Amino acid sequence: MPFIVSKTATNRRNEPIDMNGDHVYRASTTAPVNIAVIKYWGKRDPRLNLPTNSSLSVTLSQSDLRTHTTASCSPSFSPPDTLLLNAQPQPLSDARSQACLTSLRALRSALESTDPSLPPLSSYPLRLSSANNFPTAAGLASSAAGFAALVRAIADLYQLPQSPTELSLIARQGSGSACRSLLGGYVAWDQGTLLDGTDSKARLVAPRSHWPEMRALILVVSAEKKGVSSTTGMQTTVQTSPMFQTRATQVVPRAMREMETAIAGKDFPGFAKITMRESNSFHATCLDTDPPIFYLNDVSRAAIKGVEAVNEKAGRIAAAYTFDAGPNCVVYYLEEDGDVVAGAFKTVLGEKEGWTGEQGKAVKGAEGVLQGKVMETLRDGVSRVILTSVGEGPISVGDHLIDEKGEVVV
Ligand SMILES: Nc1ncnc2c1ncn2[C@@H]1O[C@H](COP(=O)(O)OP(=O)(O)OP(=O)(O)O)[C@@H](O)[C@H]1O
Ligand SMILES: C[C@@](O)(CCOP(=O)(O)OP(=O)(O)O)CC(=O)O
Repeated sequence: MPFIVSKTATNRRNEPIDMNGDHVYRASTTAPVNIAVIKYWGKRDPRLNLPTNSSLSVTLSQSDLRTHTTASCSPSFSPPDTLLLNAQPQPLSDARSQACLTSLRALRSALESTDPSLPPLSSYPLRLSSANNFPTAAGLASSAAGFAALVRAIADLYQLPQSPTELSLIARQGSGSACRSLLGGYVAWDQGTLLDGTDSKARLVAPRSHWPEMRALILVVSAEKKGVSSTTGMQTTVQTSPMFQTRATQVVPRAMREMETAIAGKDFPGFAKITMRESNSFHATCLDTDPPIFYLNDVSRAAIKGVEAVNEKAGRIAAAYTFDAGPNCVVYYLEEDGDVVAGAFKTVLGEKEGWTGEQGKAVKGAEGVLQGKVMETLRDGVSRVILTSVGEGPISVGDHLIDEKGEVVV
């Protein structure tokens, strides 16, 4: 089951409105980050957020990285709808947020028209509050977790019967990669062929339980807001990169097939080879864009060399690197290789934040794997590490960021 239904009294169906009519309805969720191993890069329809290729990601554990969102509504709230992100007002008037809110309201309104005893929540202003426990807009997929949480929390508030896959159609309109964060484990986003985008949605490739040993070590190179946003970058690539067509029509479809086979067979070397090749193909396409887009920097390249050194020392492929639209490196490996992979990085980066939790303490250092320039560049350029693993999809929680009076809890 992808999420647990909250048992809070404010989140039950057919709940009567208070006598004074100012009841505050609330629902809260946490949602995960996902890091793609087959990258989404290119839109065939920017308005509906339809991609030029399918993609596939690993959902990461919410024990380490998560967005927590509370959705509330009340007849006592004044319009317009509002969102606080990390306690700062965040616009909701943009087309993407509006697409999500309009779709969710339409589904609630359809429910209300079939059952007049339901309170007319679709007509009440929404008050949303959200918190990311990691840097926003710094290449750590905050938009994915953020829109997944927003959609899931409002769907719970509205008691919508739609499945996570159906809700992924809505989250996709907020941010493409968000559609994959509606599900846990190993998740594909099928590009679809229909013009209205109704077949462009998330699909479960395998649940977390199929291959729970997958681990991720994130080397946070820069927690700064990035230069070229994914949205702008991918549009420039579609318009100007001569390599782009081949990637979208040949390279990625083959990688998708191979990746699904690797995941089904729990074939880590296969998974790792495709992951690294795919990341390189995506960044090559960025470099092939006019003007070129550079997401990787010297520290990213040192991380690639570091992963190569780990694999050479192991005499097999024990680790895979991948980079999104930024310099941060995500290293995938299996639990059994924790000392071989994370240990090599811990020896060099042991002083950085991120090793003090139970997972970090359990890693034994591996001396001498990373040396010379690679070691120095990583030491200078990595600000912190995050140790995490494959995880579950959104979880409904009873811990609200908005109190029963509609006030934001700080
Ligand atoms: N918790 C949230 N709730 C709603 N919207 C959010 C939330 N977190 C982030 N966002 C939205 O996502 C935007 C950041 O998206 P952006 O793609 O620039 O960065 P990122 O997702 O962190 O990086 P990347 O997509 O490269 O991994 C924020 O400016 C905000 O609009
Ligand atoms: C490199 C990527 O992380 C790009 C993510 O792009 P976004 O989902 O952030 O883009 P928009 O749909 O414009 O919001 C690859 C991926 O996650 O698949």
